[in-house]
Amino acid sequence: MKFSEKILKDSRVKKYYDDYIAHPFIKGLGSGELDRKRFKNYLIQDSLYLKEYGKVYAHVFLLTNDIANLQFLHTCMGVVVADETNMHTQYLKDYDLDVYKVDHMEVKPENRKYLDYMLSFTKTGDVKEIFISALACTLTYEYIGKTLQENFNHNLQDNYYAPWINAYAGEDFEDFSIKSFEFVDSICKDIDEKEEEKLIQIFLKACEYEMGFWDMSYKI
Ligand SMILES: Cc1ncc(C[n+]2csc(CCO)c2C)c(N)n1
Repeated sequence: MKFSEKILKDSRVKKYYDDYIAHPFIKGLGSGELDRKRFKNYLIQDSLYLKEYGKVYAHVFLLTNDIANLQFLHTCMGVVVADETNMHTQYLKDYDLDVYKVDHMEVKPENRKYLDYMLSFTKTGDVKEIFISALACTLTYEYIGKTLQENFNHNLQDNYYAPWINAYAGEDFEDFSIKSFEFVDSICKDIDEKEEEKLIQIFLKACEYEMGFWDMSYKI
């Protein structure tokens, strides 16, 4: 079995996925009833998050030598600083904000800790560790987007959060997730069980930080 399949089949990972769908912030995105103040809080913290998150991919870029993977990592950085950031820019307008105004705002501790966790692996210089620490971000959002689209499809047209949901549930994002998996399988093809478990632990820790991010966003 490919390592990427092992990650998705892991019962500890599935538990996190179930817990995200039950989270009040995520339920509120699906129903459209999430308080806009909480969403604004999320948008600000997430815009700050994206700036640093992009640097995690940049580190992997620096450590990569073959052209196919360099092209993929270039795409990764583009997805963060262009696609994701543009979606935030659209929503930020509703709060009379833009990414430049947000740039100097305070990064909350839960956000900072998650970023520092991912960035800590850039110091070890192990491409597998760095990339796996960033992978929960992509995979959990794909799962959340798709599940919300399935569960709330009947009334998404009137939902303020539909652009958010549709972005992560869409084909472009699915394609990006598949490419992320292919990259993981290419860098992890020769690892033993011990290393697999070490990397799954990193993935799980990032899942925990993702949960912390939802809690932080909900709590204002
Ligand atoms: C806290 C937090 N976690 C995950 C994402 C989702 N996300 C950020 S960049 C990117 C694309 C490349 O991985 C995705 C899916 C987010 N916005 N904020």
